[in-house]
Amino acid sequence: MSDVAVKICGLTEARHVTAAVEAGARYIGFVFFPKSPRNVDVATAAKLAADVPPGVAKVALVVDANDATLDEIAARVPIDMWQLHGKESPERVAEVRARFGLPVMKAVGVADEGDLAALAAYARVADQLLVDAKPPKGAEVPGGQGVAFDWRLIAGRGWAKPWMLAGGLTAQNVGLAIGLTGARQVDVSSGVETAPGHKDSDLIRAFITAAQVR
Ligand SMILES: O=C(O)c1ccccc1N[C@@H]1O[C@H](COP(=O)(O)O)[C@@H](O)[C@H]1O
Repeated sequence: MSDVAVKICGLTEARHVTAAVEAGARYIGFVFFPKSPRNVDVATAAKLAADVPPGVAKVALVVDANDATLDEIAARVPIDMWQLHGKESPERVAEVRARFGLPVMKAVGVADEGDLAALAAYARVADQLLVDAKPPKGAEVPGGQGVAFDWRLIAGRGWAKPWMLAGGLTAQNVGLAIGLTGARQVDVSSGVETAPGHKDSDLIRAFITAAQVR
């Protein structure tokens, strides 16, 4: 059993939060982005968060959100971390960190070697990095698309901050992805769904087992 930490993102139902927690997820993600099929309102997220025990981090995923939106989430949902998944600048990352005193994970899309410089830049200001695939051109939702990138691009690389691998991961490929990249943390959304926004408890359990037992 390896100690790879798993984040299950885009949860919208209590039974799936329970399945993820019981299977050993270390992070639970709630998506606050109306265009996503996984969007939750603050009242729903607050209820779901109540089922998450201490020791499992509750992550609020937002996309280029303004202060008013962040203030409302932080006031009503007991979150432990922000996931900034839009085009937030390093300055905005620092601002969000300072405003709430919560750790910030910045998502960076990777498609080729040229995208790696951004990871080093964000590592100076974020608490964690999320190394994700770039969304398809013209996509309205910049993540959760089940798209993977060429993991060989980051093989043997490291950054000054802890990082998580994301993008198109499934129970079938997560072992290979971890083996190639050396990731110690992985994040999944569509790979544990039967259709966009429809999580499946068996798929959640299978993913966590596959990530941890290699
Ligand atoms: O999940 C979403 O709907 C979402 C919306 C907006 C930005 C990011 C989103 N999800 C994140 O995307 C990556 C990869 O997801 P997948 O496993 O390929 O479906 C992951 O970090 C999710 O947290």
